[in-house]
Amino acid sequence: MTVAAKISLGCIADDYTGASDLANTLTRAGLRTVQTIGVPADDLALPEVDAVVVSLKSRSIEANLAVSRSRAAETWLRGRGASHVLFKICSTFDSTDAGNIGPVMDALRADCGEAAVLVTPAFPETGRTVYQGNLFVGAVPLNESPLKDHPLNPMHDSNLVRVLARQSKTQIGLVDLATVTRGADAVRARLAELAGKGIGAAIIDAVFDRDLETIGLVAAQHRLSVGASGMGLGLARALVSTGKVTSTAASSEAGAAVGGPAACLAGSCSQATLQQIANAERVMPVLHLDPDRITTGEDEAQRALAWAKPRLADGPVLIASSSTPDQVAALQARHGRDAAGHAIEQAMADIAEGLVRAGVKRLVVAGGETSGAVVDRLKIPGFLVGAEIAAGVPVLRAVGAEKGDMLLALKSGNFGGAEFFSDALGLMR
Ligand SMILES: Nc1ncnc2c1ncn2[C@@H]1O[C@H](COP(=O)(O)OP(=O)(O)O)[C@@H](O)[C@H]1O
Ligand SMILES: O=C(O)[C@@H](O)C(=O)COP(=O)(O)O
Repeated sequence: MTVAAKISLGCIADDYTGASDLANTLTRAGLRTVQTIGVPADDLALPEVDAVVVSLKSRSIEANLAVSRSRAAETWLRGRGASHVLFKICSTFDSTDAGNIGPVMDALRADCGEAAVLVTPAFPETGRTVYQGNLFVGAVPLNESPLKDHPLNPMHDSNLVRVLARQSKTQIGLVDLATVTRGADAVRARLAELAGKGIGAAIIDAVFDRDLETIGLVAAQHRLSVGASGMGLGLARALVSTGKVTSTAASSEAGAAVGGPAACLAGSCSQATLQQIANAERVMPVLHLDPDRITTGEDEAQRALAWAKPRLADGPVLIASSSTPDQVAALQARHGRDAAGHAIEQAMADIAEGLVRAGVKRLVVAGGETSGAVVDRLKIPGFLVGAEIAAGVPVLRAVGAEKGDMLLALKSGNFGGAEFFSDALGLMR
């Protein structure tokens, strides 16, 4: 990859929607940013940038694989001059007691020799705030939010000091909001105190963007941080305010129209996506896949493509596997959680491949794992960031893709307004 100058910020994202969310935040804060899929090949030509977000699909894989892939990404980023690396996790801390946030953090920390790592999933713009180490999603604690029903990593504990301690080899401390409110020096002092006690990482409270700005000023002087887009916001603002980044991100190339047929795929079963699908039924044809047939090996993808192709000339279509929490639990009881998730993701990838072969140039995908499967199948090596559709979801322009110019939107299941699918297509011309 051609990154002429040294990059100011290196990021490793544990899924593709999370990566585009972060790339969006960094771009809006003024950093010229590119999102790559995996560690880029040497011959991938990309523009000069301030930040690179390497997207991995490592959130729900075995912890040791997540560690080795994250380490490879870190080596690449440090090799391009990144003195700070942000490990981007989900703003709802999606993980299980087996990992992968703790194991990856431990490995990256050991590699760069960081004494104590700051960790926060706070992202106030999307309602994720952290107080006394407890994560809130909107008005409710994480364990009472829809994340308690996530198909792959249901979240049952809102206390992140406890959650991370179950995953990590180091002790986990807390930097509370009172300390953050006193400013960067107070945070530095607290972090030094924790490090002095041998505590290797701390959940840090944040409720407003100004808290993240304070956190960013401290984190930017360290080698490693762990967080969601809010941590990215803090770091980006620190890099700009201290003059380490002087560019202004604005990629007109990322916004240019591509035309051609459009389609949407939904594999997220989140409450927000279920509502968005219901609303889309009013404005575009919607096909609901049969998850049982997919999991038992029937060719639902061919049925979906036969349904979609004749409709594409008339406007966008939406194909969804999404079900309610009760239906998801019943399917998983019949077939197993991982087998069901994997089969459905692969069916979505088959459908995406068929749609692109049929000429689709604009594709909206809802769901992090689903987006990972689709983007991998389409063999897209990277993205430039275009207009913001909703908080955390930009229009993406594929770079270096075999199929040429394409626009995509990769939506985290929980993000976006009620009319997300039409909002997205409205900006993807
Ligand atoms: N009807 C269904 N029943 C069970 N699992 C499903 C169903 N539809 C999709 N899935 C799986 O649920 C997971 C959703 O995760 P993901 O795509 O990351 O969405 P989100 O962004 O909401 O986390 C995927 O593994 C997907 O294949
Ligand atoms: O931080 C976030 O919430 C998102 O960027 C994210 O990672 C979402 O993951 P999925 O819900 O699995 O798409």
